[in-house]
Amino acid sequence: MVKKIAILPGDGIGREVVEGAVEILKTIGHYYRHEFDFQYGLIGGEAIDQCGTPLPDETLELCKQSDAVLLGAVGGPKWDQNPAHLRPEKGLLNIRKQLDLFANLRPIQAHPTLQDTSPFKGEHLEGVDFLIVRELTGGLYFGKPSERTNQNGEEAVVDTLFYKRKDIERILETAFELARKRRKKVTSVDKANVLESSKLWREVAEEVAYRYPDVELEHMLVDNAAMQIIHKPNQFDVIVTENMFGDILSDEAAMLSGSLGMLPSASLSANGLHLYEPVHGSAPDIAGQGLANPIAMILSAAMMLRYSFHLMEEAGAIEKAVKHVLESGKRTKDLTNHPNQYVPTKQMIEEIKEALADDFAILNIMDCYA
Ligand SMILES: NC(=O)c1ccc[n+]([C@@H]2O[C@H](COP(=O)([O-])OP(=O)(O)OC[C@H]3O[C@@H](n4cnc5c(N)ncnc54)[C@H](O)[C@@H]3O)[C@@H](O)[C@H]2O)c1
Ligand SMILES: CC(C)[C@H](C(=O)O)[C@@H](O)C(=O)O
Ligand SMILES: [Mg+2]
Repeated sequence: MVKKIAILPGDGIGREVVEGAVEILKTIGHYYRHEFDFQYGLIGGEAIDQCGTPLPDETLELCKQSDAVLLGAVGGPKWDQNPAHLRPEKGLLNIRKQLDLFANLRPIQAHPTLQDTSPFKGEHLEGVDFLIVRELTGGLYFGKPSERTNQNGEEAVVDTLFYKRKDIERILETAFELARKRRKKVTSVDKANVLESSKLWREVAEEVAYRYPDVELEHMLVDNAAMQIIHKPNQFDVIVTENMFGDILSDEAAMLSGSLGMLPSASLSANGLHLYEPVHGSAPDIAGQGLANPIAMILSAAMMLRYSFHLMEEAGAIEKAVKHVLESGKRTKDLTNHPNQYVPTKQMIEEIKEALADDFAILNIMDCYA
């Protein structure tokens, strides 16, 4: 059956890395005989320029009629001074809300071969393999509309951190389900010593944990969690947390994997239509120069094969090809400290395609002798 994939490249390096993911998916389709139908849509700054809105109705419709969505990144200095409703990031927040993509999975794995650019070395990275489960459709990002006011002649602002109990419950359940398939430990990260929302979060975490007696629950305050991720990263299995804490902690944790350009993500809904995007943004500082690392986007495509299409072997083949290329010493600029020893984005994509072809050929030979 044809699998319909909505492709939303967005802005900056989003466009460069999305092309990499599409190339890799075409290669997978070729070897494993799957038909992928790629339909392109506008989002972010480009959509503002062409349609006057960061999330056109046609894009939303395209996504709803697809089996999965791949998104590059949005944003850039060109639109930084726009009013809030005409910011590229608004398109991203809207698509998450409209498709009810409440569970954002951000897997953190250390690659011992990538120590060049990581501040962490050797045994510090051993066994580092955890999953950040970030709530994605609530919290400060979606509270009452932000407000600039005037209090007794002084400029003032309000942002509101808002959660309903059922929204906290469903993200915690998701985390416990995922932990059950992993090492059975959930670290719930909050700021319960200050925030009312975190107090409710903690209560709900305890209630949900009661239903998962085989999974260990620990609570950790977010400031301590930020330190522990650096101090002893292999203590974590599943970290579950609210929207903004998850945003910040995942960029921090990205450095355990060598670069922000390595970190993929899956944004899951309850209705089966999921979106996949790298954790990084549009990186205006390197856009258009062939310096973007396409691996986060390509690994996001692998997550799509796994979570949306249940193509486990194919997803594994992509992850293995990426590993082989890294082991062979090929690096994009973010992954090396040697100023002249790196490959441009397009070549990295070619290397991964070649590694896929090689691995597939070996599999075929083994099949012949089986
Ligand atoms: N999901 C998204 O679309 C998303 C996520 C984060 C930021 N943004 C937007 O992107 C714009 C830039 O934000 P920022 O600079 O704070 O964050 P960013 O993630 O775009 O970049 C942060 C730093 O990491 C580097 N980097 C990021 N991805 C890389 C990759 N694949 N390969 C190599 N280096 C990479 C960049 O060059 C930059 O130095 C802003 O408009 C922001 O709102 C969008
Ligand atoms: C661009 C921004 C709104 C977004 C977020 O904070 O969710 C980004 O940082 C991310 O991590 O996807
Ligand atoms: Mg972020």
